[in-house]
Amino acid sequence: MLQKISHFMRQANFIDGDWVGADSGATIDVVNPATGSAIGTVPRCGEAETRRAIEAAKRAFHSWKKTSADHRAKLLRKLHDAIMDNQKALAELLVLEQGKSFAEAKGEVGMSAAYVLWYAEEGRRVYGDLVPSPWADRRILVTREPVGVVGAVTPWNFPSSMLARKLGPALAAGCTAVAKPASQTPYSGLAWGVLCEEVGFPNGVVNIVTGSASEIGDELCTNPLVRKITFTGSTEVGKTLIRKTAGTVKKVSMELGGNAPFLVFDDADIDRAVEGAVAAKYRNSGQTCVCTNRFFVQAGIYDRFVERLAAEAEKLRVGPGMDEGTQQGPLIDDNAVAKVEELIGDATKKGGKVVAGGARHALGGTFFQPTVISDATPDMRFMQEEIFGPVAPVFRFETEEEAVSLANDTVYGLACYFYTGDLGRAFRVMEGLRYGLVGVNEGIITTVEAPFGGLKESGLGKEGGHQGIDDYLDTKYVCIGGLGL
Ligand SMILES: NC(=O)C1=CN([C@@H]2O[C@H](COP(=O)(O)OP(=O)(O)OC[C@H]3O[C@@H](n4cnc5c(N)ncnc54)[C@H](OP(=O)(O)O)[C@@H]3O)[C@@H](O)[C@H]2O)C=CC1
Ligand SMILES: O=C(O)[C@H](O)CS(=O)(=O)O
Repeated sequence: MLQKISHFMRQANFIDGDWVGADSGATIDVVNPATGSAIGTVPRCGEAETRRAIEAAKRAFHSWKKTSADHRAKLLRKLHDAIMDNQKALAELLVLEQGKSFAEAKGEVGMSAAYVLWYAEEGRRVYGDLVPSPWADRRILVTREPVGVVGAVTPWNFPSSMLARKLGPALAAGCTAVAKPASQTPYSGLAWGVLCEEVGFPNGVVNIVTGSASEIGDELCTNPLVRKITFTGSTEVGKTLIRKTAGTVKKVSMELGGNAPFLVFDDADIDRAVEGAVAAKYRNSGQTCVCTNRFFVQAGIYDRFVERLAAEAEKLRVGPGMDEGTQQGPLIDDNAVAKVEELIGDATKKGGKVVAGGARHALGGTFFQPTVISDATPDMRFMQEEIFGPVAPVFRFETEEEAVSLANDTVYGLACYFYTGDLGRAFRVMEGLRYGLVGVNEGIITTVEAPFGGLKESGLGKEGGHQGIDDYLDTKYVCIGGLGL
């Protein structure tokens, strides 16, 4: 049934099928990044509420794990349909709290539904093995079982789809969950509580708590009833969670920070490269972990590429997400703007030239001009630091070896992109780059069918693809004797 945004905007937490406030009554203000005005509040929950949510998830797990994969798939398909029926209202809620353009918000909600549908089916293909036994009188089985209660922590930049690619496989596998959305964008996460309740998931299967990140996080990481933590966010916080889960040896999936290189070789199709560059850089105003952080362009095509990219950047429509035609919304907050300004200042001090944008937008607030900086050099901070904003530094290179070496010179290893018309070069570079995701002549590559996840300090585990459900399953070996065979 079609609902309005107010139906999904819950100022309460969803625990064991009930909508509740914090024990203390404390709340957190939620702000519209496009205007700086308050949208509403959510409960400031902590350790005690989180513990109750974990205990509810544990109780629910005993029966949820016994449902058939087909039964779980039917519920997940109903959830998919409910999301798509309400795509407009859910996208409006996403724009309100996160600021992205309505077009991108609709895309994110659609991606959320796609993850749910994908895992509805993947859950029905969790196969085991009947292994040829080395003993004539025994039989060997290998089964895969849901890990149990899952703790999920998600970021503000994709508050719906990041939750979808955790809850989708978790529920399909037979796990139950306690999810903590980012405090800056809690409503899209709480909307999952509304949807799951209305679709008919049993009480306690899905719980959504908001509040003190450290208190909720500590309880999720240390409570022995939680058997897995799945996190999307900064590498710094990811390392904290890995340390804290060590005490109870939980499974962890980590989707962390990135520092994506984008290589353009002299033999590239420049029109295609510029189109891919704009998409890979300015999506969500540059606030994605797979956004290009460093452009490396070969000397023969450098000047033309910089000129074309600058021209395209200056065409981008900056404005509030619900305004017709908006392509670039505001940054999430003042800290994000300050970081971007710091990195631009560092680059210009070291010889970088601003050839497009470079300053706060005339709209004020946290709106920022899509920016291009030429003559970037490896001593500049954004060579190693994630920008997480609409700034495109363009470095020059001479040889293929130099480009691959520069691209790999980072602790991160999430996404990378390169453009070439030479098939041999494509294989050499694809095999030389140390990244989990590679776009060859493509700037937007995320899809539910493919495993998303980084190497090195960009994370552990995969989300999406058939791989994405593996981390929610334990493998059990069974040896059966006494059969009188
Ligand atoms: N690899 C990937 O797929 C993605 C990676 N990222 C990365 O995330 C960063 C930006 O997102 P951002 O939300 O700022 O990242 P943060 O890591 O700051 O926050 C992510 C989530 O972690 C929570 N959190 C913060 N501290 C703790 C803690 N001590 N214990 C438990 N939870 C905690 C936050 O809660 P609260 O909001 O209450 O502080 C939020 O829900 C960038 O580095 C980006 O690259 C983002 C998206 C995708
Ligand atoms: O949060 C992110 O940055 C997402 O992982 C990017 S994507 O999955 O939408 O490409």
